[in-house]
Amino acid sequence: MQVTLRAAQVRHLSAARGAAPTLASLTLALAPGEQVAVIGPSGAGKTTLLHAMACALRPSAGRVELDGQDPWSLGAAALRRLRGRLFLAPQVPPLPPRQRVVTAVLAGRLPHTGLLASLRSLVYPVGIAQAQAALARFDLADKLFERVDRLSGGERQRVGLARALVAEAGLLLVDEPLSALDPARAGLALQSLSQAARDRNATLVCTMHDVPMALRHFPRVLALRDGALCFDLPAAAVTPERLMALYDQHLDELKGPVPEPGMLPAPPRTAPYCR
Ligand SMILES: Nc1ncnc2c1ncn2[C@@H]1O[C@H](COP(=O)(O)OP(=O)(O)OP(=O)(O)O)[C@@H](O)[C@H]1O
Repeated sequence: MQVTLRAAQVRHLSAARGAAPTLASLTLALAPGEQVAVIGPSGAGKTTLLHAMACALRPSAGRVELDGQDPWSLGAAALRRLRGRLFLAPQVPPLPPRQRVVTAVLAGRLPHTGLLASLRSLVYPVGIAQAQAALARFDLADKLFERVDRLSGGERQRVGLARALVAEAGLLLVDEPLSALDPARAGLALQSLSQAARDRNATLVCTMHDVPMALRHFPRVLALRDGALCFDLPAAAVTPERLMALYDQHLDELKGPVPEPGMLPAPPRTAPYCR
């Protein structure tokens, strides 16, 4: 799916009156099948950007377009169909307690399933082999019939990611997929997501706190700070200097080796910080 932002500005409904917009006039374009990491310090607007792309937050100015369509100009049924073509994986997957893993994974297909078939699948899951294959990609095949409330945090997170693999979506929006995973599982999870997206030519956008991992696994990196796009570069062009400027007062959030601050010019205090 093609994703285009044209000077898109997003304000949260519950934001304080007069507060600056969370996303300030973002312009960018993602081609179908592109794989992109979104990095930036905490509070930069990464999750908000995913929600805007997922048609969960309406821009207060500018436009977000999916495959050339402005979702907010569509009628309710067309908007529902468009939302059914994308998959948003939140940081903490909403898994009802007592639900079986197989049911939780197959819930990823619900937007493409009729109401009756959806209800029936709660009792008689259809597509068990597909769920098992998706779980195997996250080293969880043995948990197929386990209850989700008996899983560890990392296992629950991987169940949420396995959902993305069964969703028939052309746009996968994944919010910080690695927060509860150890390094080996994190690498496996990104490879699986990336391969699944490639297999169906889906566009993949992941917010990432682990910057070295983002640079290793994604060809293109969007960097946000204070709701603005600091840079949009091929991973190979992201230098330690750019990362230092991006994270500036938040260097503790930047994992991996960082150059000595004294070796680099101090970044300017006013926007644009990072260009
Ligand atoms: N529901 C909301 N209502 C009002 N303000 C919000 C809401 N959600 C987020 N914000 C604000 O928007 C800004 C960006 O939040 P967002 O969650 O997009 O950042 P982030 O880069 O994903 O952060 P993190 O890395 O900590 O997850 C923050 O200042 C936050 O306080």
